[in-house]
Amino acid sequence: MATANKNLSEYDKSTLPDAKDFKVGIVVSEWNDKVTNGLFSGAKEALLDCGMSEENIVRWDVPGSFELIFGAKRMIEVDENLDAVIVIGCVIKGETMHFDFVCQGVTQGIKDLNLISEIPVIFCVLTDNNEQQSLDRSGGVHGNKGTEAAIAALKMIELNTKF
Ligand SMILES: Nc1c(NC[C@H](O)[C@H](O)[C@H](O)CO)[nH]c(=O)[nH]c1=O
Ligand SMILES: CC(=O)[C@@H](O)COP(=O)(O)O
Repeated sequence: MATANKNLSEYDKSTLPDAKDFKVGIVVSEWNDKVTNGLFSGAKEALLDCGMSEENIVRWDVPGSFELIFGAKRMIEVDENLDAVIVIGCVIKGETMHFDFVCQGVTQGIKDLNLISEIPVIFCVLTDNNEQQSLDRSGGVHGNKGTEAAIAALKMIELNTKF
């Protein structure tokens, strides 16, 4: 199902755990910061709506999406009380192949982090053809992928604490 057929901001609180005792780190890329700050707002609002306390939402900023990998790895190393990390970025296609390599690099890097980490690392990185697509997915017509990422984080924390 494409995003066009699913609003990214929709969720059913009754299906989610109470987040009052959870702690989540959010690493935010500064590239396309109008979009990444919109994604962060969506994620934060959803986490607060599900009961998380504001002091348990830790934000770090990094220069670009490629640095999300090291930022998430380092955040996990320095804060053993985190239950999940969300990485937020926005990669928009330009004139060259750099878009392809950044997207692939970040995707593979976050995938690798999930293989070695004890907590889930949620992939909230837009990889769009133009800025309008990014605006549409960070609080626009298609909702907010940051909200979707927060919900995914809560569901994965619940799964991870079952075993
Ligand atoms: N073009 C975009 C970038 N490029 C920068 C890289 O992410 C990285 O910071 C640089 O290569 C230094 O390592 N980053 C984005 O997040 N979005 C873009 O559209
Ligand atoms: C994803 C990028 O790095 C890209 O936006 C940079 O633009 P360009 O390919 O025109 O250098």
